[in-house]
Amino acid sequence: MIHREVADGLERLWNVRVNCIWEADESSRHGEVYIFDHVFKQECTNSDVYGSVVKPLVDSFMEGFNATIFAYGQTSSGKTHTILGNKTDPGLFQLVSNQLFQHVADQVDKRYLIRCSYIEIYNEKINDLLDKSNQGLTIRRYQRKCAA
Ligand SMILES: Nc1ncnc2c1ncn2[C@@H]1O[C@H](COP(=O)(O)OP(=O)(O)OP(=O)(O)O)[C@@H](O)[C@H]1O
Repeated sequence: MIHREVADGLERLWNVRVNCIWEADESSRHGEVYIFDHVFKQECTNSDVYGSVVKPLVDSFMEGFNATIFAYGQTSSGKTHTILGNKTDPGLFQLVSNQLFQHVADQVDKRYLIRCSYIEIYNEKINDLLDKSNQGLTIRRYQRKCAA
């Protein structure tokens, strides 16, 4: 399936496969194929992103490995959408929290201490967002549920 991109009035058509993209228009593509770990088509949801690349990371995190998930990209590229999401398409923040706290709830013979911080680097400034967003409230609600 070919995907359409319009930027600065220019239309570009892209072929998208599991881990690569290349321009459909032979005359403008100069043979480049861009290869990534994974490429998500525009109809993919945050849940698709989570299932393919994030859930396995959280699984290994729960086994003691370090893991990092971060969104990086130009303005309006979808970082906030991917990390925070919305009611109909919850973001990675919500999906990872669900998995993390479900794991804790399933381990009846173990005690966990979970500390959470939530920062954004924007225009080279670090913003602590935990107390300023609904997502922070979500985390605190989970903490209360687990403590009960
Ligand atoms: N995968 C997606 N599906 C549907 N809408 C999306 C998707 N990604 C981004 N959008 C929409 O595109 C717009 C810009 O996305 P978003 O605010 O997430 O970008 P951003 O990278 O966080 O931008 P900024 O750096 O300016 O904060 C928003 O209206 C968002 O809802």
